[in-house]
Amino acid sequence: MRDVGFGYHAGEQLLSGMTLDLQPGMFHFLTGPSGAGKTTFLRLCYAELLPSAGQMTAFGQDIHGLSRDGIADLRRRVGVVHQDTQFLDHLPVAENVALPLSIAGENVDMQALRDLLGWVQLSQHARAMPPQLSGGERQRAALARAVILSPDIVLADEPTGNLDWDMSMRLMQLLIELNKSGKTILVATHDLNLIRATKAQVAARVLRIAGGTLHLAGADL
Ligand SMILES: Nc1ncnc2c1ncn2[C@@H]1O[C@H](COP(=O)(O)OP(=O)(O)OP(=O)(O)O)[C@@H](O)[C@H]1O
Repeated sequence: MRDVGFGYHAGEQLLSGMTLDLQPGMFHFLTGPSGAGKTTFLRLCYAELLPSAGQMTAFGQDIHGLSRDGIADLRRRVGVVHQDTQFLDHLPVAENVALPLSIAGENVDMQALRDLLGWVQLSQHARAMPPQLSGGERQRAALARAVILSPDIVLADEPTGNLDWDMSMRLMQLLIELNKSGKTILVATHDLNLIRATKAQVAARVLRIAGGTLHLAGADL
């Protein structure tokens, strides 16, 4: 993005002058005070919102010039773990996780789905309904759903928000594994301890939104 700005209301800029290249294969954190615009920034990254100023390209293409198919393709390449995990409560966990495949009109490879549920340690809960899951299990199911289409980039919005430390680190471990397998990761969090603990294991770039714009945070975090 080059000099990108965005406002929810005409004439008002919530974010402005944001310039960033998300580095392929890199682990990124996005931090900043509550209400600073972290979720808004992530929504810009998967083209749920379009910038009101500046230039934004994704996978070499200008976001503004993308057709509906182009936007669909972009969203396929970007897996998102939303702040509110948003499951369909009447469908079992396995079907919720597989939903992006069904929406994309693709067949579900049952073995691959089992493997994915095993990876997030939810094999025992495949037939459970989402309301029966703990907070940590919900976040791991949301992560499985975010990666089922094998995206290049994974965005996670406060994925450890309601989790205790052990559960938070367990989730971060999965994100670190994804990063080591080559995926670009961007995690929004206000938890500086989580950032420090992760940086002890993987090289990570820390971005900060404050004062309505994006900064590269100091190396001392
Ligand atoms: N759909 C919307 N319409 C209008 N204003 C909005 C909308 N969504 C968010 N905002 C406002 O934009 C600002 C930034 O919100 P955002 O959710 O991006 O912040 P955040 O940094 O993710 O906050 P938190 O850490 O509390 O989740 C807030 O003042 C919020 O009230």
